[in-house]
Amino acid sequence: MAAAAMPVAAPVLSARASFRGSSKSSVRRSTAKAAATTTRRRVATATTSEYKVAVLGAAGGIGQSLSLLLKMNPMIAQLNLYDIQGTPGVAADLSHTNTQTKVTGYAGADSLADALKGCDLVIIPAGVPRKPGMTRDDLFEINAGIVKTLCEAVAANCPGALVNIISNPVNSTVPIAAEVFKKAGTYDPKKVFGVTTLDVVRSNTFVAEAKGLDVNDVDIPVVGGHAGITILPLLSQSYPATKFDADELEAMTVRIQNAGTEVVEAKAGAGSATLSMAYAAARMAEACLRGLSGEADVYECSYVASSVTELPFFATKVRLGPGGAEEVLPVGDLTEYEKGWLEKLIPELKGSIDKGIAFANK
Ligand SMILES: NC(=O)c1ccc[n+]([C@@H]2O[C@H](COP(=O)([O-])OP(=O)(O)OC[C@H]3O[C@@H](n4cnc5c(N)ncnc54)[C@H](O)[C@@H]3O)[C@@H](O)[C@H]2O)c1
Ligand SMILES: O=C(O)C[C@H](O)C(=O)O
Repeated sequence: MAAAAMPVAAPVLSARASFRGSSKSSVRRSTAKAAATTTRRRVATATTSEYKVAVLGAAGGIGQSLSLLLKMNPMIAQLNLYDIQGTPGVAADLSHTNTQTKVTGYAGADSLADALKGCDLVIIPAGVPRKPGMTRDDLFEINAGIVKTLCEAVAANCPGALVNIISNPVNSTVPIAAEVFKKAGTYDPKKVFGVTTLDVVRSNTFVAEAKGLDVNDVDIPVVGGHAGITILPLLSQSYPATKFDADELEAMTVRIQNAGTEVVEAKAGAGSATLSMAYAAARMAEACLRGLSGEADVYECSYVASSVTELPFFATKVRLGPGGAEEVLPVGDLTEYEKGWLEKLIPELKGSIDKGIAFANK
């Protein structure tokens, strides 16, 4: 008896659809009301695999789950998995999944250049995660050097690639990456992204739960940076419009700011968010590739080079296109409550940015 055909396309496409962030309908609102946008599912438009993507730190907690999700993305023709160890096994395992993406493992510093050559998008989750009691800045000492070295290799081997930086402290590692690329003469501010998508994913989830909304239809812009009080969810710009009394607003804002710590404490020494981060990074990667492919009106919040505030880097919603972050949107109308948080976060974020720049130039 002939074997039944496997229904490959449907599950892959439905998985992809769930990553989708802000779309066309949201952007009309966005133009009308700065960064206030909504999330809408759309039918997948890309049917051909054309992109080459590298994950640096691919054998780690985020790296492995993220690589699985990327292996399911029909836009990715080739997935290169780099780590200091363990990637041949991860690649062999993933290569047995019946999706069209080809996957290759690269282990050890000698293979880094090969892993990067020809890549359109490089995603960096390499580095150590927090343990209970630590701040993200406590990771600086180890992760700053890792990100610097990896970005030097990106500059040498795929200088035109978009770079998605996940390694913490993102508030400092993104400025480090920018300085490395400046020194190499390859810096394009539109191509370096701090991945803050998890803050949006969390905000959408928590607000949908609290207000009994369909989580697929909720969109909360999150601005600032990615650590503690530098994470500023703009609940006044939530879609659909949602009312919070003063206590609810404070509790929701603080929960979103501390959500990473919530996971670190629940994991009790075994690391920080990996699965939700992989999900969020896959969503950001897909948005970057949709932008590269020329799809119109692709938006995500991201920590990028910015002139929205007096700081050189700041997270707001950005429009992704063939050149990367084609447009960095303003924060939009803020309430007095949000203005208060913005005032508090600016000096802290400035300190993290300055620290990253000083490290890269020492
Ligand atoms: N941006 C965010 O929202 C966000 C969310 C969660 C975690 N993170 C950060 O992501 C990073 C990784 O977290 P994780 O849970 O996957 O950690 P992990 O320890 O599970 O994995 C990290 C991986 O990086 C690899 N690595 C270390 N040095 C490397 C180098 N020089 N080159 C290549 N690979 C190297 C390790 O071998 C390991 O496989 C941490 O810094 C964490 O704080 C960021
Ligand atoms: O909290 C962490 O250390 C990891 C990450 O930044 C997160 O927000 O989950």
